Amino acid sequence: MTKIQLIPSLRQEIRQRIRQRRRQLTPAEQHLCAERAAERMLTYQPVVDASTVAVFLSFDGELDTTPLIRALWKAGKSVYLPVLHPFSKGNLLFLRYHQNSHLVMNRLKILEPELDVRNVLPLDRLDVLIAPLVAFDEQGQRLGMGGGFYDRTLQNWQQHGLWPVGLAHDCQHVAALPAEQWDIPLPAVVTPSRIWEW
Ligand SMILES: Nc1nc2c(c(=O)[nH]1)N(C=O)[C@@H](CNc1ccc(C(=O)N[C@@H](CCC(=O)O)C(=O)O)cc1)CN2
Ligand SMILES: Nc1ncnc2c1ncn2[C@@H]1O[C@H](COP(=O)(O)OP(=O)(O)OP(=O)(O)O)[C@@H](O)[C@H]1O
Repeated sequence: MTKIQLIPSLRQEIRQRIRQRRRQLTPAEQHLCAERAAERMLTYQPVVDASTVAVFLSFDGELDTTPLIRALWKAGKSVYLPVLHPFSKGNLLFLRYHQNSHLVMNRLKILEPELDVRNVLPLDRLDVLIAPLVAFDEQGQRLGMGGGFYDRTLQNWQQHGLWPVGLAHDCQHVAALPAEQWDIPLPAVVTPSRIWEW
């Protein structure tokens, strides 16, 4: 019983600390990091080979994906964004994102494309999923915002033939995260300064 209560609180503490750390980056640092990470992501082989790539729209000090999305469009990739599933709680849908897509604010205060089933891409047809995260560790374990959205999406990712890669600031790296049984480790994380691979 004690373990059930202690582990989540440690995860919560790490979440708060790292979220604060990334929010403290200056606009100039954020700008430079975003450019460098976009350049690096475009050289990452699974992305070079991909036709369909899911990204996310940044908030809360996350690495700004604006330059990355522009670069993906320019390279001719189809770009998708996560949308909170309207009925299936804790699940995400991935919708096509064009230059002129209509965006709406969701209940978690993140912009997402307006739901239109014609724009939904099944996971089986997604080549690369660029995942947001709050913290990642030496082994590729990932800690997110706490909704379990990406843990659910990444369940059995190998069977979908999709390749996940985290995107984060260098300051989001920690030595070790307390893992839960549902946590799905990432095979790679791109930061402004390097590509981590496991
Ligand atoms: N950019 C981005 N998009 C994403 C994610 C993410 O981590 N980053 N997600 C990754 O899973 C999903 C959203 N997950 C989230 C989970 C919890 C909270 C959250 O607790 N937000 C507020 C409180 C909510 C409120 O104001 O009602 C907070 O900042 O504390 C936000 C997003 C899907 N889209
Ligand atoms: N595959 C799953 N199936 C059902 N519930 C899950 C699954 N993965 C996670 N959950 C539930 O989601 C909740 C949040 O999980 P966790 O704190 O690990 O999220 P996170 O990794 O921080 O968030 P996210 O993946 O959205 O970025 C937990 O209570 C967990 O029970």
